[in-house]
Amino acid sequence: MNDAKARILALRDQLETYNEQYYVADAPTVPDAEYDRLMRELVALEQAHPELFDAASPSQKVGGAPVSAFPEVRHALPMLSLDNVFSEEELSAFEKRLHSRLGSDAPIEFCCEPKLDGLAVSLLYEQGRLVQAATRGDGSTGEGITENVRTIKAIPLRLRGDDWPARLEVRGEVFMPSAGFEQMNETARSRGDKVFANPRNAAAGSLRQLDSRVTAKRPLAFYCYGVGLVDGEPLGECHFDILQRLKGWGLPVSPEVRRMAGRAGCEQYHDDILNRRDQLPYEIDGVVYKVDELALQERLGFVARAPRWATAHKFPAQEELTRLLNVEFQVGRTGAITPVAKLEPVPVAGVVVSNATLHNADEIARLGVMIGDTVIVRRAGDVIPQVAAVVLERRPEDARTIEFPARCPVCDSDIERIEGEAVARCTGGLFCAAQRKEAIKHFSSRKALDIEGLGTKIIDQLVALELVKTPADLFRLSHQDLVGLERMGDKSATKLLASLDKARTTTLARFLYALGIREVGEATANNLARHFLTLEAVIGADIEALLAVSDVGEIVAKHIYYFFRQPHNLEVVQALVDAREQGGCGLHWPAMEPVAADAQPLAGQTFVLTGTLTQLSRSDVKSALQALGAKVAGSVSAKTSCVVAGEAAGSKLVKAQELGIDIMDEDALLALLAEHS
Ligand SMILES: NC(=O)c1ccc[n+]([C@@H]2O[C@H](COP(=O)([O-])OP(=O)(O)OC[C@H]3O[C@@H](n4cnc5c(N)ncnc54)[C@H](O)[C@@H]3O)[C@@H](O)[C@H]2O)c1
Ligand SMILES: [Zn+2]
Repeated sequence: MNDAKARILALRDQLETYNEQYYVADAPTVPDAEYDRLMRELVALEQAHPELFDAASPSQKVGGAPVSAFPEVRHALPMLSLDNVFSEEELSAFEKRLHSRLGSDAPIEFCCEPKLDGLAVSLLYEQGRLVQAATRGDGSTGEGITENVRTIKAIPLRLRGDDWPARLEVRGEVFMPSAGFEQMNETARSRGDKVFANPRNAAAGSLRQLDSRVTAKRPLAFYCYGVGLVDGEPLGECHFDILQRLKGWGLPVSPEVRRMAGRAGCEQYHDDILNRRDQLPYEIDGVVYKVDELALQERLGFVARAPRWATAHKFPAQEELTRLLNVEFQVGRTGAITPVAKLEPVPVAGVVVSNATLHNADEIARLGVMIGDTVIVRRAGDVIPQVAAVVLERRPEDARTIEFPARCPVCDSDIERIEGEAVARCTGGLFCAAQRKEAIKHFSSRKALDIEGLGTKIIDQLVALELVKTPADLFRLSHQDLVGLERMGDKSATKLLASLDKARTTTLARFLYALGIREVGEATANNLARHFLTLEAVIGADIEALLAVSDVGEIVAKHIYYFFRQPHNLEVVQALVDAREQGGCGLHWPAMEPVAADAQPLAGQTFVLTGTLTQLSRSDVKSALQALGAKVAGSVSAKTSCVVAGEAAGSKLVKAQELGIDIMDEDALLALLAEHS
């Protein structure tokens, strides 16, 4: 057997396997670009060796065999594929072939359409009603998926008007718009369910469901791009006009369809759509040019798997194969640790990609990816490139497991991953260089230390010039440091120093809030201060002690606990509160008195707030009740002492009535608060 023959047989075999995975299982293992390369190689070899022709070669066939779970539907006219061109030269050759077959150089009009990336369906309307829907299948026999298609809102069950033929077969593409796809995957990811690799697979997988209730929940859309068998008179003389008639009957047609003249017109259309590719609400893998006049289409005819009168002009692929060289861990501005794939550079959709996100540890586990693997990288729209899948059959022997670090690569603090949360985070918020800017902005914000005159632009400069690395450095700034900054005159520098000085006198609650511990908002900071009275006590508290504070749950307790276990955070806190004579920043606050029992008249009681309060904000009421020793809970139970029902109170009020719990309106609440003030 010679080399060419061996290669042809190997390619046919390989492509057959890929077809099965793609068309039958809706689960391709290689990107389309790889499939297309192999197919082109096969076609070229078969052309060079006509003696090896085989009608059963994948190059001669359409799609894949229909699955027996669905009823068979025979297509009255075969549903074919499309030939494709990848460059201007190939487009020019396509036009030349048309001219020579038609025996004329007269310019040809084309109907230009986006090439939607979904799957082809045939819709049969009888007397204007949808009676049958089928997939393309192998081109001559498809799968009956009528019930599923009925759930797609874009597809009319009845046609508008009355001038439609008694029997009309419409063809078009079912696809999943990008937003719906991203959202569906996001939900699946958060539940640990299966994630689809791309919108095409998602559309195919959703449509070929045995239970149409599943299909109904999927965000599928549809555009039609042609007709099959039609009773009676043809619907028009040109393809473009036929699409307009379909539109008139309520069938969706892409608003991007245009009639253009000659190759130049096609190129113009191609460039325009390619420029806008990322802004379109759905994915396309190219554009399609169809000879517009039906009489010319008929003269041109078909080859085995595609019409001669149309071609797809493919766009640069959005998925490519490359190798995962390494994984680095990036620390975001709020401490989130993101694994970033370092890839062998590869062009994807027109841009060389060498980094891609791996999201988080769950995603790495879901992909089962290892360093050294061949992976499919996907770059679509404005979304950052992602590793979509691993080509397991190409895993090298020396592939390495990806180790998630235990310490922050930037500041060496512990990495914390709270149960039930996908994201791992650096706990060195006060010190970590990656989180510096955010930490300082939060520290100086109004509800924290309220440092007037320290705006975002100034913080950016202070951080960039490394004048400030932690909040403690703010208090070490000199007049000279400040006047060197952009937009900072002598006067504003003096003012800023004065407001820094003023900020030295604060409260324990504000100070705790200013530290920027995850999920410790104003209310929690208040509760911590009131409960522990001193900073030392908060720092020393273990998880159990923290859980005793009102409104502090397991997760918040852990965030606080880990925060104060990081030596670097503690260094900064210490520097902030050390006396100035000892080189510290000298932050201080009035000592807190333990609240006497009689100052807590509501101790031991649990309140629930429901409905709209008109005179006080919910958070003010909450703080006021807490100050009197009450707990404020989110739901009504037998343990609830009293429900405060504002306007339009709903189910919580009903429940309180059922349980016979005391109910108080807003006026009564105000009276209660006034009594104890
Ligand atoms: N990754 C894999 O393993 C794998 C396997 C098989 C096929 N594939 C991909 O599928 C392609 C071949 O599939 P194909 O035979 O469906 O051909 P195709 O997708 O290249 O073109 C034909 C199809 O385009 C669609 N289409 C979208 N817009 C259209 C429009 N305006 N007018 C007409 N048709 C339109 C129709 O569904 C039609 O059936 C390959 O090029 C490859 O990219 C990939
Ligand atoms: Zn860090």
